[in-house]
Amino acid sequence: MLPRFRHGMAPAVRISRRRNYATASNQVNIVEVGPRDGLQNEKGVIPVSVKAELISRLGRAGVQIIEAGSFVSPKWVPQMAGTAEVLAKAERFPGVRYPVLVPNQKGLDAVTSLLAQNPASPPLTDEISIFTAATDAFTRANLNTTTAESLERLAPVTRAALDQGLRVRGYVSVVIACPYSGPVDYARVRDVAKALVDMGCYEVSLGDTVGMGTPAQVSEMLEEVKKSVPVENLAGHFHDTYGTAVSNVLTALEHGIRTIDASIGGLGGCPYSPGATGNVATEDVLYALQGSKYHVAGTKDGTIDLEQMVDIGWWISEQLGRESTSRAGRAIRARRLREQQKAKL
Ligand SMILES: CC(C)(COP(=O)([O-])OP(=O)([O-])OC[C@H]1O[C@@H](n2cnc3c(N)ncnc32)[C@H](O)[C@@H]1OP(=O)([O-])[O-])[C@@H](O)C(=O)NCCC(=O)NCCSC(=O)C[C@@](C)(O)CC(=O)[O-]
Repeated sequence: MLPRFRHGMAPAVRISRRRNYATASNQVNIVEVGPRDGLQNEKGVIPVSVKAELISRLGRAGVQIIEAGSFVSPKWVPQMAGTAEVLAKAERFPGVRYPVLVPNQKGLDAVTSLLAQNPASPPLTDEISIFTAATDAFTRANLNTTTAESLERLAPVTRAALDQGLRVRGYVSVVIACPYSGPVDYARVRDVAKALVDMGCYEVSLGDTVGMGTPAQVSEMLEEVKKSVPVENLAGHFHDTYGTAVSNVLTALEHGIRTIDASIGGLGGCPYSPGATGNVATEDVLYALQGSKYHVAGTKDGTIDLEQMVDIGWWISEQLGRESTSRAGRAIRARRLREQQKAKL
């Protein structure tokens, strides 16, 4: 049995904090997770200046929600150790939000003290993301506890965050398959997602952490979750290990989901999901939605600039000593090179 929560806030406050950002019916919000999910699994040390520059460039390209890092144990995820410095150093843009991942009270305390030390307006961050998983095996690997215990631990953290005016987003990992225990029971995904919403999360991001979900599986999973959680409170988070991530994004949109997590250059992966590749590349989502009934929201002329994102994808990949894995990013760059060569002739 998973615990049930009531966060007991005054209705007026609850409505504003639970606000979902997809206002127009076909407006799609991108949560850019590159600086967090994208970089957390990197082996080499990435300087704070590079992480901050990545966030600044994403802001310049029109990205309006940038997950900036994590306040987790540096023993568990060393790459996220400098998040406070990164947040303080990154260039900030009006209307852009910078959520950070928090696993426990210690993580929230770190956010609270960062905000107290940097009384900027707007604040360095106004949102935390908490996370758990649909299986005990994955939750043990990622949080050193069971799913039910993680929810028990996260409830007071969420209450404390809401009480200090922070928004709280939730993640459920391994919504299709678990690297440790195999196929996942979608009723369990539904119950964990509902527990997070009942706790006070304004949105729950459903993670195909392993990246092996097919559109048919994603569809079946969403049908189950929607029985208990309104689709306005759901987001999609698809890794691209088997090349189905863009299709899964489109499937989620057809189900009414309007917030999609994506990672610049297709960076990333959870350190506790062996063999999984990065998130769906933000460039690939932007390209796939061009000319469709969906409009991607952003701060650059109302959207996100695909050409600029392609440059950022290549820039950060080069910083990491590799090439961008975004299919659209590679194709657009190859097209540009062909055009440059033609212009020289
Ligand atoms: C939750 C714990 C800490 C439990 O880990 P634990 O070892 O049970 O915790 P503990 O309370 O015994 O603490 C161990 C040490 O960590 C310290 N510590 C404890 N908490 C913090 C903190 N917040 N910030 C900094 N330090 C902390 C604590 O002070 C102590 O230090 P020591 O006394 O040994 O020197 C650990 O399991 C952890 O940090 N896990 C995070 C793992 C993680 O970040 N995973 C990746 C993110 S999730 C993800 O990628 C999936 C997602 C969201 O993208 C969606 C998807 O794709 O599915």
